[in-house]
Amino acid sequence: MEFEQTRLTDAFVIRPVERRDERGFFARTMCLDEMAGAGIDVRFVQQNMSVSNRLGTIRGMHFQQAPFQEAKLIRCLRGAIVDIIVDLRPDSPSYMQWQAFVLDDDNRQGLFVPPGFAHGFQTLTDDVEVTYLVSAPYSPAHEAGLRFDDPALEIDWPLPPSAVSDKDRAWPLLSERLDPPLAAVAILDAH
Ligand SMILES: Cc1cn([C@H]2C[C@H](O)[C@@H](COP(=O)(O)OP(=O)(O)O[C@H]3O[C@@H](C)C(=O)[C@@H](O)[C@H]3O)O2)c(=O)[nH]c1=O
Repeated sequence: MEFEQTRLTDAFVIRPVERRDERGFFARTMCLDEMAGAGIDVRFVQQNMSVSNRLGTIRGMHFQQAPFQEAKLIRCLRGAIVDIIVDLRPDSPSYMQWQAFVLDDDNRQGLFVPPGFAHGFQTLTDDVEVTYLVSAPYSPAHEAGLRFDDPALEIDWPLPPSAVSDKDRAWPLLSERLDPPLAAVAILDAH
């Protein structure tokens, strides 16, 4: 696996190293030892998949509050997505910055997102399958989110949104929280 540090502290693009022969190829997509070698200390507890039918679908921006903050390792197995992450850690050099990554069934790359980030994606094709490992169990009481169209974030989604859940349309704007944008501190720690 090859690790490329992103602009956001502690977040990495992970590229599989293909071992090819006449059958095709073999590659690791997650290896705790190799990740530790790259400075990533994580233990995954759950693997999820989602299938999105339509191009333009947005899921996000999601995170879990303490003590259920979670790291994620995301891959797109069918179709293509633009994956967006936002660093919500107040002590991070990249606090409140976001970055976009194209993950698809051609580049096969993974994105490692540390705890304390919000995460979401938009599908760039119909019929998209995404899979991701997470490091904390799902806790509905600790679910939280940022609005995908929050003007304080100015996320540059590539397509008009074609499908968004009611839950994701209802997250409060940063300007509606107590002390924006530093309210992200409270967002992460509240529970
Ligand atoms: C995340 C999750 C959801 N669910 C349930 C809740 C709900 O009934 C149904 C669909 O959940 P959601 O609408 O939250 O699904 P979705 O919008 O796809 O949520 C996911 O979005 C991406 C961007 C992420 O980063 C993930 O961590 C996760 O939050 O599945 C579980 O049972 N277990 C889980 O681990």
